[in-house]
Amino acid sequence: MSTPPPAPIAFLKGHGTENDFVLVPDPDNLLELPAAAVARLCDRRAGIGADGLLHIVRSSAHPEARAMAGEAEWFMDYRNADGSIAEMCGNGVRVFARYLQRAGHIGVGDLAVATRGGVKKVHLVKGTPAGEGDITVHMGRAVLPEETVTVTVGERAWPTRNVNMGNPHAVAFVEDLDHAGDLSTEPPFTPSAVYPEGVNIEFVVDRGERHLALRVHERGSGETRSCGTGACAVAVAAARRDGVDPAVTGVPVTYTVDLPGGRLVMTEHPDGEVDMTGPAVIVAEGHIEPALLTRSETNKR
Ligand SMILES: N[C@@H](CCC[C@H](N)C(=O)O)C(=O)O
Repeated sequence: MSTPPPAPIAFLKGHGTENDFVLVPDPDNLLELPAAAVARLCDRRAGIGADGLLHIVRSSAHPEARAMAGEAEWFMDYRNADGSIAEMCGNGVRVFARYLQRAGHIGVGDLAVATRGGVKKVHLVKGTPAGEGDITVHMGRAVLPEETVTVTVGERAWPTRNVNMGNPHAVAFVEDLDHAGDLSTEPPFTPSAVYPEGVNIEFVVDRGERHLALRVHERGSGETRSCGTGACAVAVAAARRDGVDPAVTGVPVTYTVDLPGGRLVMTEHPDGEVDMTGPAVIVAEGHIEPALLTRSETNKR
């Protein structure tokens, strides 16, 4: 009797301001998802294609999230397109919540999601399960480390303001977004020892009062069309630059940030909490051939 072939694995595809993700629901954490398998799934030619992968697991079933299970039923096990692990993904959390709503695990209202960057509270307004209605994520407090780095593109160099939103960001205010050049590879930064594991780098211009635009190189994914934690980092950096740090003024401040893939709105409160609001859409669902997760051979020459 021959062994039946392994069952296909369900996936969905979604995006938040065109930061796109493969979603893999695996409530009991039964799937093996090594970095190479994630990179194959995120490959835009040989796989499904995405900036990152959202492995959707019950917190109680994942060793990195078990301690948060009392607070948050679901864990966002986030991976970058190259298979590396990241602590947080702002656009990913909204898409993750949209999936839970679509799958009937939650309704409208508030939800807590466990991430490697801590538990994030998410607020869903009434909308369609596929994607209407913005989602607000309480992203927590930014940490602003003392050290800065200098980012270089060609002849130009900018000192950055470093902001940690659970994951690391280096924010450079520039005159023109074209000055960021080709962001498919990480622009060099010094001293490199500040970020031995790499950093997300945002290039930012002003568009008006409390209105910014950015391009981003994401650690582990290259240039993406949006980065939620990046937009939060940029809003926090701009509030210090503009002298409207809410911890000092006692007044919340809101920045609108335009990204190549859409718009996000961030409010920082006097207690340091940052809220991010934006869309989240599910666009497709299907099945992964199990061989894609285990295949090791390549016919590339
Ligand atoms: N696109 C994300 C950030 C994903 C993680 C990042 N590349 C990292 O390695 O820290 C977002 O929307 O925040």
